[in-house]
Amino acid sequence: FVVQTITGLLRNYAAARTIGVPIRFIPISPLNPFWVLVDRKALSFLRRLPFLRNSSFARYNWRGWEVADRYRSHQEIGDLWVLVTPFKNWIYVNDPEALNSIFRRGSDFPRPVFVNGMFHVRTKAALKPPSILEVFGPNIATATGEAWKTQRKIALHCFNEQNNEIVWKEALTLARDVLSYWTSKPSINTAADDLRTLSLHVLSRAGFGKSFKFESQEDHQRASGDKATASSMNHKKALETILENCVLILALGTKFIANPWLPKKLRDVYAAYLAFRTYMTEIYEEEKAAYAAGRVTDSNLMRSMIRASQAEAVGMTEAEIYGNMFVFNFAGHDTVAHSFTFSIFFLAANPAVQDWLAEEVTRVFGDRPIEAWDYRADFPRLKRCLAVLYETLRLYTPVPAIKWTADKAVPLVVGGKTYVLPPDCMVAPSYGSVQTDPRFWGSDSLEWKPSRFIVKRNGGGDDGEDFRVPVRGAFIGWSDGARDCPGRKFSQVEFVAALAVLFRSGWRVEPVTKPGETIEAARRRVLDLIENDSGSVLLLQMLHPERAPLVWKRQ
Ligand code: HEM
Repeated sequence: FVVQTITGLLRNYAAARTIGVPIRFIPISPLNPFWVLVDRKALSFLRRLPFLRNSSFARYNWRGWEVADRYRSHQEIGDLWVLVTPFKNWIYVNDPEALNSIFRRGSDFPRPVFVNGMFHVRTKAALKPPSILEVFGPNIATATGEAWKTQRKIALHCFNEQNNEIVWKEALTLARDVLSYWTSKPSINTAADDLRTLSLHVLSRAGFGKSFKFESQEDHQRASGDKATASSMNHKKALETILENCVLILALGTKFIANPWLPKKLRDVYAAYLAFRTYMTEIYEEEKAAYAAGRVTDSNLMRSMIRASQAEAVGMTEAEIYGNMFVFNFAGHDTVAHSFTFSIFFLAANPAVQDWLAEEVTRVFGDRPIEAWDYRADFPRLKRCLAVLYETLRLYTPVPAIKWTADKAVPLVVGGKTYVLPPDCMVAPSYGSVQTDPRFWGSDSLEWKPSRFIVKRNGGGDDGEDFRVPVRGAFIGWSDGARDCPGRKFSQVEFVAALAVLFRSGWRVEPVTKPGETIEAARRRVLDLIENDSGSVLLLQMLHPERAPLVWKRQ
């Protein structure tokens, strides 16, 4: 291990030097799965040693340092620098034009598909993704080359306006139920779980055409005592179980969880896997028959994907359709839920922003009942609601968009100078930095301030306000270019619809104060919780939102 580390560092240092930019070293690869498990704890101890306190090891050798560091390293070192590690070189870029170029040049900077969330697997042939992400079949997130192109084309066709309309309607209904549950309680410490349920149920409706009524955590726990088998489990429970246990399935693989001697929880997950696969097969056969008979069906993602695959000369295979449905659910579940949780806590700490938001919701909907809210007419007018999502993603992007130089050296212009990046380097656009750099966001760049995304207009429009589109490359919350997030609009519609419902009828959210604590101090405590108790699990998230219970009060 030691020999491998030293030779790796020397090899990578030699490559890094050819770029001609500042270099920092860390002795343990950020892709080392064992280190990932202990890094924070180990470093909190090691930082006490005087000779390590100010070292690159203490500063950069833990998962999530980018978020804590924000733009500071770039300010100190420059817009381009290299972190040499024993496995790969990580090139950090903080120049919007250069970032834009990286995202546009998909073949020069492909996605390193061998990195998947926290399951960083080092494969011999680096290009081959770990098959565990393909639990239900090959998919857009792990595919490369022609296979990816075909899947991507069909996927984009499915994330269409008809589907967004479904997302809108479902999010409105679910958010109304969530609000009525939250406002029936003297305080809630389940906001994150409830928002996860909301996101999961929207996916179920827009993905598969199945609506579920919102269930609080109490209802959920009551229901989960029942014994599950593949034949007794309905698709609702199966989908819930799978999405809630994605990480477990990815980590252990379906072959392993098929073992009958495993604990009940794992047997239930396997039963869910079987039930869900059977369910997808049924829809597949049904939709194929509907297509052949010329019958029009619902525009949910699964049905659209089957239809598009039938219509295209080169469509997706059955396995690819199942694989993609799984990945859409996987990619669209916690991303939205975590962003929503951050937003609700930011709002609880910022009452003025809630008033500002409610003003827009009242202006757009007046007294119209939720049933009359119209996606096509109303969604584009909810710019402040959208600004809340952008502002949250700016500071707390759940997924970093990491690229790679693969097998060739590639030129990159940064600040007017051309650098040649060696092969096999990770190119981390350092989302924590470009999205907070005061040069692009002003001196208050570290503050959560959604109004920065709104620009006043002279005349025109119903409200004299426009959404301020960020400088290209300075905001990469949904990534950009060929391999950006196909669920961008889906997530925007879901978030905006739900947020509008929460603030439509005079309700405001605030932290529950502790004995002797003022409300101002409680708000500061919430901001502190966001800043100091967030971290990367699979995605970047608030680690213990339940530690700050919230209360909804009518104004
Ligand atoms: C706030 C919510 C969301 C955020 C911040 C987000 C962010 C991202 C980012 C940054 C990527 C690129 C990752 C990379 O380059 O490695 C990505 C890819 C992807 N996202 Fe999202 N996403 C969100 C919601 C969704 C939703 C709702 C869906 C589907 C329903 C979805 C489906 C996907 C898929 C399938 C990919 C892979 C695309 C490809 O490889 O071509 N995302 N997302």
